[in-house]
Amino acid sequence: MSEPQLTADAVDYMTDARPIAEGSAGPGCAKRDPIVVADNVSRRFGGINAVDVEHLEIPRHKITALIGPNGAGKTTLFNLLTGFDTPNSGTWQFEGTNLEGMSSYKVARLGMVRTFQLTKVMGKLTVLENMRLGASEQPGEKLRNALFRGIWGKREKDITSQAEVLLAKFKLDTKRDDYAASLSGGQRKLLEMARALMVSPKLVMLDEPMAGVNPALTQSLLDHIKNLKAEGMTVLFVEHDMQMVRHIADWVVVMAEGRVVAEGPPAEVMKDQAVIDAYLGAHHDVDLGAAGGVQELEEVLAADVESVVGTEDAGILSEQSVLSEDSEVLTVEPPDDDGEGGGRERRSGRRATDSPPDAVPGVSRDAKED
Ligand SMILES: Nc1ncnc2c1ncn2[C@@H]1O[C@H](COP(=O)(O)OP(=O)(O)OP(=O)(O)O)[C@@H](O)[C@H]1O
Repeated sequence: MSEPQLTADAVDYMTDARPIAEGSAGPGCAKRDPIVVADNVSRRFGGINAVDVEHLEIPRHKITALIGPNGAGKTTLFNLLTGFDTPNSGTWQFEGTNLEGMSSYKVARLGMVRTFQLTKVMGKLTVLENMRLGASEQPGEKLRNALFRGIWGKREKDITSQAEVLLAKFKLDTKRDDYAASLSGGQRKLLEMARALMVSPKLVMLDEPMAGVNPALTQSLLDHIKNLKAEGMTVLFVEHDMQMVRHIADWVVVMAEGRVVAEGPPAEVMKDQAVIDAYLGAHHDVDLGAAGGVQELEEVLAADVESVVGTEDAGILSEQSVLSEDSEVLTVEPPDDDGEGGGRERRSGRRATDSPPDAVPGVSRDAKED
């Protein structure tokens, strides 16, 4: 596979200033060119309505951020749309194809792939083997391929060379023969993103791509996400860091208590009262969209010992946030050495002054950078 080049069309994706919504922005608003359309998708866990989305459209060729406080239903919605969970009700289409009841691997083959909050790379496989697993059609998967060695061998080579191109792009080529378990948290995120691209997807869904990523890799991850759009892909990502959302998102969808409570361009959404209510509770006076708004919010919340928004648990704030004294810190144990286990949450009362350098707000929802 050759390195994708920026075409005239691709440049258009980066500069296309046509309106994203058909009419005015707002919860469930129609898009000019939706790639995903969902209707009445709901999922209950016991008495909790984890997801209760009346109507949602994801705009094609754009970067959409899905934000909302902890427990808003973002990950559950990802799971439902990609076939990793089954809703209690609802229908949804990807490029006009109904996905109801479709298994996750078939959804991926259609071109809708996702990554996980806690990465799911296979620690006991090498980096290259992980990449090869991401390929849509494995040699030998079909009997005819197994019978015709020529076809099989050619496909093997194609998959390997496609993997090598992507590994080079994500600067993981020197790690190609290392076990994935030896990678840092950030490198695993990169590997998971690279592996998702093995099926040449049209829609890439990233669940907290920045969580647990060392600041040294943050810029690289941001660039990769922007490149996905430049290459014609649509991106939907869950993120808690508002700075990042403002930096790369074209459109923001806000969830609270399972519902979509606001939608629009980042600067507008962050001034929306429903968003401020969902995130801030009593702190209505701070404008997240204004320059310095987040900074102001950090200061307000740091001074408020009852607020959980300023702790890394709620995660709305960027890394520079200051923990209030005695803030409760949520950490997640790193995955087991096979990369599959771990992820157990552990709460501890920790004073801001005790925090180790890696226990910064906004990076707590995943394994820390090794
Ligand atoms: N498997 C499950 N069993 C029971 N309850 C669940 C399950 N998965 C999610 N929930 C509940 O559903 C609600 C939505 O959870 P979800 O993880 O989707 O929220 P989220 O917005 O992704 O939160 P976060 O930002 O913390 O990841 C929460 O109340 C959560 O406790």
